[in-house]
Amino acid sequence: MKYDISPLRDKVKCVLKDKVERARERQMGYKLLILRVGDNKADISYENSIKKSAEGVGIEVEVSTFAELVTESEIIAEIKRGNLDDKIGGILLFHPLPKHLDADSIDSAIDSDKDIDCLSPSNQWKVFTSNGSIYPATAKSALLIAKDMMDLKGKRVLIINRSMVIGKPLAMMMLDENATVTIGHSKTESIPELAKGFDLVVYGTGQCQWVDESFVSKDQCIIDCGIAFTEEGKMVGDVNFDRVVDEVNYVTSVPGGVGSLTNLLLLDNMFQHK
Ligand SMILES: Nc1nc(=O)c2c([nH]1)NC[C@@H]1CN(c3ccc(C(=O)N[C@@H](CCC(=O)O)C(=O)O)cc3)C=[N+]21
Repeated sequence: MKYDISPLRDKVKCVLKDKVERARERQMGYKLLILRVGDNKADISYENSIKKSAEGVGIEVEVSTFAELVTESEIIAEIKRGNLDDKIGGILLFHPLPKHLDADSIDSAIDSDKDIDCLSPSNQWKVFTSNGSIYPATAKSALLIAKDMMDLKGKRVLIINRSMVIGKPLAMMMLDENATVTIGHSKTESIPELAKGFDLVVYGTGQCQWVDESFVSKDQCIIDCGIAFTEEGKMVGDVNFDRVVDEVNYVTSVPGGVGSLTNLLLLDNMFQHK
């Protein structure tokens, strides 16, 4: 059946509103600075939904955009400006970056107190040593949904994504919940047969609706972190939702699933450090 995200989303939104209110009283800076390179569709849809959620809870958003051919030092200069501005409480840099840029040195420039998507090495280190204070928003969204779907203790989880914003941190977070975790990717063989043996499968490749009923088993749950666009420009996930919805325990939709909680959790991370 379809996983209904609205109770969880309402709860997260309610807590967030309260945090914004308290930050306002304490006159703490909580403006969000977004850095976007190029005009990738997934980045832009994330940006738009962040703006909408931010407006709903009274958070101001500033977006700095760069051409695809930007240099590292131009981006780092903008990050440094954000680090020094007391009004700015959080900095989000969209990933992945174009290949010519050294993502590590750019991510490292973000002040760890303003790094709300857990891109800086010190915040990532904390996640990998089970001492996390903030977590990447998409991974956290998937974790909260998973915990709402089941008790993860002892469960077999397959994650088809190996990035530092989803798969790797999510694996660490799920290990902390005592799940048994496997990470797969584009080179993994026989995914349909493999996937059937898991209690939970998290997909996040960004390939258009490639997961159908041949990948699933009856008591399984599926979390779809994929963002792709059809030729008509419609946003879809990795999962062919209509073909699996009646074959599994729970499956999340795109839109209206992981992504619709991600933007709230990203904003929430602004208040997590303090
Ligand atoms: N450092 C980094 N962290 C990310 O988490 C990250 C990123 N870079 N780069 C781009 C992708 C894409 N992404 C989305 C998240 C939410 C929606 C979203 O809010 N979608 C809504 C509605 C969108 C609509 O209907 O237009 C939904 O799924 O219901 C979209 C896309 C995060 N990403």
